[in-house]
Amino acid sequence: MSASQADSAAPGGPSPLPRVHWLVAMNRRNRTLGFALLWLVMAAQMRWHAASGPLAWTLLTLHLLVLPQMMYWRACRAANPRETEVGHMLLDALMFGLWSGWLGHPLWISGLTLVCTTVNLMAFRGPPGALQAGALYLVGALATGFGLGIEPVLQTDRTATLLALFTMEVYLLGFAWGAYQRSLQLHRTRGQLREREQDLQRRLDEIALLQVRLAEQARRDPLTGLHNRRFLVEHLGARQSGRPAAPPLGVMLIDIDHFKRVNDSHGHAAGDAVLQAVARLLEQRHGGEAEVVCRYGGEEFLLLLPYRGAARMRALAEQLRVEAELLRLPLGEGQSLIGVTLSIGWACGHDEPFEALLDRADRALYRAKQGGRNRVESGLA
Ligand SMILES: Nc1nc2c(ncn2[C@@H]2O[C@H](COP(=O)(O)OP(=O)(O)OP(=O)(O)O)[C@@H](O)[C@H]2O)c(=O)[nH]1
Repeated sequence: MSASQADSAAPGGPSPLPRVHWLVAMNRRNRTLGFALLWLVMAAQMRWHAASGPLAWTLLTLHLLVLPQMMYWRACRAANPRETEVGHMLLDALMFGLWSGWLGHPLWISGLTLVCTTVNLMAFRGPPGALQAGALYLVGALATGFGLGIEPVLQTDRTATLLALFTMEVYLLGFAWGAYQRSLQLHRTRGQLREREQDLQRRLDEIALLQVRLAEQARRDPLTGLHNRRFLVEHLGARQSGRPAAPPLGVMLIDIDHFKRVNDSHGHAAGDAVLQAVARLLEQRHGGEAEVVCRYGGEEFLLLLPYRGAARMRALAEQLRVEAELLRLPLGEGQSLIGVTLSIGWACGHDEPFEALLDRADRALYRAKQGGRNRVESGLA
């Protein structure tokens, strides 16, 4: 179990393990391998260094082999692992500056450590990061140089040089590998995002279509498929909007005669079939663009027609009445046929609001019923 996993284990039961920040994981890998190689590079150089005693060897080992693990442990627990790691990288720069100065600035070792630390910071903080790392490196290098009075030797041991070159190659390959992995991951993530976006768009389109269908359904009578009263109200509102006067209009109210008897004698299903047949007839005759056929109540229908004059309105109503009278609806296999009659009241006008026309048509319908049914009556103004 890693340090971070151990840290996350809640008392009394398992809890989801927090993921180690990718930068922390990458730095641990790079430091563990890179610093081990650097230990070899430094050790090769220190063999000839006059001041190399047990303390120097211990410090070198602690810095390059132990400190990377402590940094990882600390970064895993940090509230902001990325910033903590950047801090660690800056510390790396200072420490390598100190080592470089203490060793007398051997060129290959100084170059290697300076390049690695500044490139690291450049990748995570841009030019300011690289400048910071370079400055800290310089501070370390000068502090040991001037502080301890160490003369710059500049020469690098041959083995140390070869190891430094090898370390540089390993470091650069590791860095490039990390960048390659990140770009692959980015590519995959972009692909997934594109797919999700397309999926989302598909769902939005479906929802929009569903909304249109629902809105349409809410304006239709489910039994006959005709428009309902809600549609009529909206239609009249849209028709009237922006107009100072009421548009010329014809209104027809149509009621099936003695419909209750159909239900009572033949059953509710037969009643439904009659309603559907009458609706079909009205739709066939008045389903045009400028006309509205609407189920207005139980067995009552309303037609909204363009103004065509009283004579034409009467003729249209009469035609509907006759055609309905001729309808014969089979009740089922081998059973009798039902016939229906309609009572119709109509009204039309130029500057009259719909409500006034409806009222006249309603009174005309009442007269048609009173007059014996199967009749057409006009609601004269
Ligand atoms: N089958 C069926 N019946 C309906 C529906 N809506 C309303 N009704 C019936 O329609 C009948 C209307 O009856 P009434 O208002 O008495 O009218 P009527 O029998 O047609 O008599 P008049 O209009 O005076 O000729 C009632 O029995 C309602 O139950 C429906 O969707 N399906």
